[in-house]
Amino acid sequence: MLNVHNLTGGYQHPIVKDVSFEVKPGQILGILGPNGSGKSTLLKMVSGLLSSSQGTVEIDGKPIQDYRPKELARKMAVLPQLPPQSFGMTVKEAVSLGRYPHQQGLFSSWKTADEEAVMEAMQITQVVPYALQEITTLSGGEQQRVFVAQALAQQAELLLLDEPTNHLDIAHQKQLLDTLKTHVQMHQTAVVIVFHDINLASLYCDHLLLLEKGRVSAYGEPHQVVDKATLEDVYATRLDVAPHPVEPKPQMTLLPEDSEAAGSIVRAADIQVLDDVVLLHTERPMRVVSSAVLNPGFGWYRTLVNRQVEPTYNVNDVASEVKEFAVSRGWIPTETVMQLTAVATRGAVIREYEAPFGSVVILVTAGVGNALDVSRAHEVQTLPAIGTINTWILVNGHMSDEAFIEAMMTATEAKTKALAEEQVLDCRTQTLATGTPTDSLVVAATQSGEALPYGGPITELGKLIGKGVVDCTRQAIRHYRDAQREE
Ligand SMILES: Nc1ncnc2c1ncn2[C@@H]1O[C@H](COP(=O)(O)OP(=O)(O)OP(=O)(O)O)[C@@H](O)[C@H]1O
Repeated sequence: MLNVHNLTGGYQHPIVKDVSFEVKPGQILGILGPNGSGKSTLLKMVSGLLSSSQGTVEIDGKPIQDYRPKELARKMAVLPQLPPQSFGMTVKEAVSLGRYPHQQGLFSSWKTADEEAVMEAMQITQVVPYALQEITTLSGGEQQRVFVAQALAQQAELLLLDEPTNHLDIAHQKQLLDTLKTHVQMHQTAVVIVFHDINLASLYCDHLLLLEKGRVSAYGEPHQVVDKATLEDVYATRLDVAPHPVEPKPQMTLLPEDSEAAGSIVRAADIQVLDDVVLLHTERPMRVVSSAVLNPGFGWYRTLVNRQVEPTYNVNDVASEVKEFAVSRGWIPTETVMQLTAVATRGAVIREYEAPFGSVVILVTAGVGNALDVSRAHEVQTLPAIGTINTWILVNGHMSDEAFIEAMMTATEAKTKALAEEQVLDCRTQTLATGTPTDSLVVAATQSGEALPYGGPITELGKLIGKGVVDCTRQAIRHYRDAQREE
């Protein structure tokens, strides 16, 4: 639909240099780049507002300079970075201006189709309530939506939008881009949008073009452009790129310069063993990955809790119950990771292991009344007893994502080894148990000190986890068995 080849041009000096891209019907291209990199200049050249010194801009295979002005306006709608002031005009009148390319004489041939296009555009941008209000009485964000509506009302096959989400709050940014995306797919419109927000662009665009000093630095699908090294280079700032939690689109996060600040060291003595909880509070949040009931997955937390509940604990909404419990104890739920166990917290085994990189603290509470051979779990319909092995691995070091995941694998292998050493059997099959059906693991790191890229048994960290988890789990199983014998 839109083909741009080797476009060069600008003002007294060339600003845009040798830029090529294409946009097919139904696709959105996002243009990104630092301030002054030439995004708006490129959009002006594509729209024909600025002429180029070299290269071509073609719409449907025809150079834009070969289109008559009104014919071009029917093909292409433009939202400039600074829309013209519209003093004395109502919202509906301003949006109706978008129908100008479809009129024979000025407003003399207003048809049902024009009215419908204006109404649809006002609905998409949610400006219907202001239809009869004067534009200048609206807020900046509301005015911006009116100008987007004007461009949409034009019902052109190509939409060029310069920062359409400027001034909009997050809900209106999302609403505008969601509806724009649907509109674009329904009408097979080709769209070029200048963005400052890299994450919004990554979420909503099919392709991205990153400009650096007027030249193309990267061009492709979002995962090809939203790349740590590329963005750090072009924007000259520290940042990181991670996957969006729901969509397969990369998202960028800025890294403040003091993010490497030293954290305090976690010691075994910092863990409090109380009657119903094992508890650790840290001054600085730790990076945690866990299968806990409160705040599982990756996150940053200052309170770790292994909470003892009655063996009959059975609530419908565990997520709400554990949050309420946290609040009742004065812990902030968004800063707390909580595991549950029916095993006595007083039986917790806590040990500290020193290593050249720092140290690791390991905590285990174990109940094996419900021990299970995972290879025979498919044969079991009901769980005859409550029993859980909860493990904490607290690392004084700076772990990578890979190290966290390898640490979880190492800890799981070590737990299974401990059960074998203690000859724990699956009471249903009488085969060696590998765990219980509800085991839970927390790996937490201070993220200060030495970098720990890996956590497998070949590393110092993995070796400590292997030894520590076997030792602590065996001891915790013995505590559990002793307590059972006493009962
Ligand atoms: N009318 C003009 N006359 C001369 N130079 C201009 C004019 N408009 C822009 N420029 C220059 O062109 C360069 C690129 O500007 P442009 O507005 O295209 O950048 P941009 O990437 O859109 O920036 P921003 O992110 O700040 O909106 C800048 O150095 C700017 O000073």
